[in-house]
Amino acid sequence: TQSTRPQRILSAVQKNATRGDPRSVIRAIDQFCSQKEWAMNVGNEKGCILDSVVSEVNPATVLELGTYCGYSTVRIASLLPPYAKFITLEFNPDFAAVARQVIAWAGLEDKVQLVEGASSDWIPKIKEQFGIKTFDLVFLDHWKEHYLSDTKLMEECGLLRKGSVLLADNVICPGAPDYVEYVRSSPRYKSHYFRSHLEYTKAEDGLEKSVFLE
Ligand SMILES: CCCNc1ncnc2c1ncn2[C@@H]1O[C@H](/C=C/CNC(=O)c2cc(-c3ccc(F)cc3)cc(O)c2O)[C@@H](O)[C@H]1O
Ligand SMILES: [Mg+2]
Repeated sequence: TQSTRPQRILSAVQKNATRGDPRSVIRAIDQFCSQKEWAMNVGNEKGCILDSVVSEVNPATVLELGTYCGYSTVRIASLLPPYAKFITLEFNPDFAAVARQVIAWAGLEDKVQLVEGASSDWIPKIKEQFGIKTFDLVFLDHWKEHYLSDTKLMEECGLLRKGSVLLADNVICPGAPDYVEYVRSSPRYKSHYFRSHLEYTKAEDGLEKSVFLE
């Protein structure tokens, strides 16, 4: 049977990256996706912005919405302090299976908890299931029409505290207009747009960093 794109990405990692070396895993995926097949990883240009925000926040608790193949999961996990708790939510079992193997190849399986399921189902259960009070950092990279509803759900579930940072991919392309309008107009957020390019292309895209104020 035909392989899927995520399976081909995993094969490229297993072929070209060194076990236990997260940077070589990131490089292998970026090389594959720029030379062979485009895929919706955050990519290296926006990935460097992601890295700088993770390093600046130095989070003890992180939530990622939309694991896909685990590219940004590996970038984030490789920068976390040893005590950090990192949960990534992925509701497609095939993508989750690939992501687990990519994360394991990078040697980061002990730093990340990949939870299979939908964000809307899991966000209300995170406090009790994982003993997490609030998130210092949330990376949004799942279905763009769910960015806003999931952000409001996180607010309602008390998962954000004064200073929590939301970092959202794809502000321009594909775009998340209702989310961007919300975080830029709400007095409860201080937002900043990091202009960049769509992964592996010359098209404009960027990340929106929003700090929760209350
Ligand atoms: C209940 C549904 C919402 N909750 C969810 N909970 C858990 N996982 C969820 C999820 N939604 C989606 N996912 C997963 O996130 C991933 C989805 C990501 C969606 N991303 C995009 O559409 C995207 C798309 C582009 C893109 C840009 C230009 C273009 F021409 C074509 C595509 C670029 C990106 O960087 C993107 O992130 C998948 O792995 C999916 O299974
Ligand atoms: Mg994205």
